[in-house]
Amino acid sequence: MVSQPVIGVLALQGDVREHLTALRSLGADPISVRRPAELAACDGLVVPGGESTTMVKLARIFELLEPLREAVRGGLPTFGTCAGMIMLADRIEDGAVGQETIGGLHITVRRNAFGRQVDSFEDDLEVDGLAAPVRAVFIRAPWVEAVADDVDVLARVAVGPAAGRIVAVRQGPLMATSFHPEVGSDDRVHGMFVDLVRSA
Ligand SMILES: NC(=O)CC[C@H](N)C(=O)O
Repeated sequence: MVSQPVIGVLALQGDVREHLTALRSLGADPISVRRPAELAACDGLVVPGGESTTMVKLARIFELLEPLREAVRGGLPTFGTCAGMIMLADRIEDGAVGQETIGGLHITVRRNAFGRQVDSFEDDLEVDGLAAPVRAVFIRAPWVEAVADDVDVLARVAVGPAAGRIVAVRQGPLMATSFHPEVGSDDRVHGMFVDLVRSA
């Protein structure tokens, strides 16, 4: 067990700094990842929110896409939030034409699933493993359309037209949320991931 694990945040695009701050406050040693050598130094990785189509293009340009795929396949604990959830998904509905992902998480995500009417919203979510609900912030978020048998559902939307939709999952060392746990001061979801990295 590594007590101060090195946790990378993929820093090609998106809200990197908020994740670095949350991870640091939980006692991890966070680093920005833009190169394969930085990725290789990580005990765990966060793929942040942002724009998945841009992020995957930049990952190719920075020659990180294949190393990321190998790392995830090789069991690197990885946590994707929002666009990061899309990046980890094996399949995308409503993706851009030919949109690639890192993959590894046996789910189908629907991109921009909540639609224009509710581009962004907040919900108090019961998350499996946490005692009290999480105030979850959704920003042009995906939801999980389908999961394989080896994927645990950690949270579903509680109310409104999307009630019942899956918005947090775990599969072995992989975790993903549709929402942005790095927004605000509640670091319990990051805490779940840091625990996962520590126990890996
Ligand atoms: N906040 C986000 O990460 C939005 C994700 C974005 N809609 C995408 O498709 O990548």
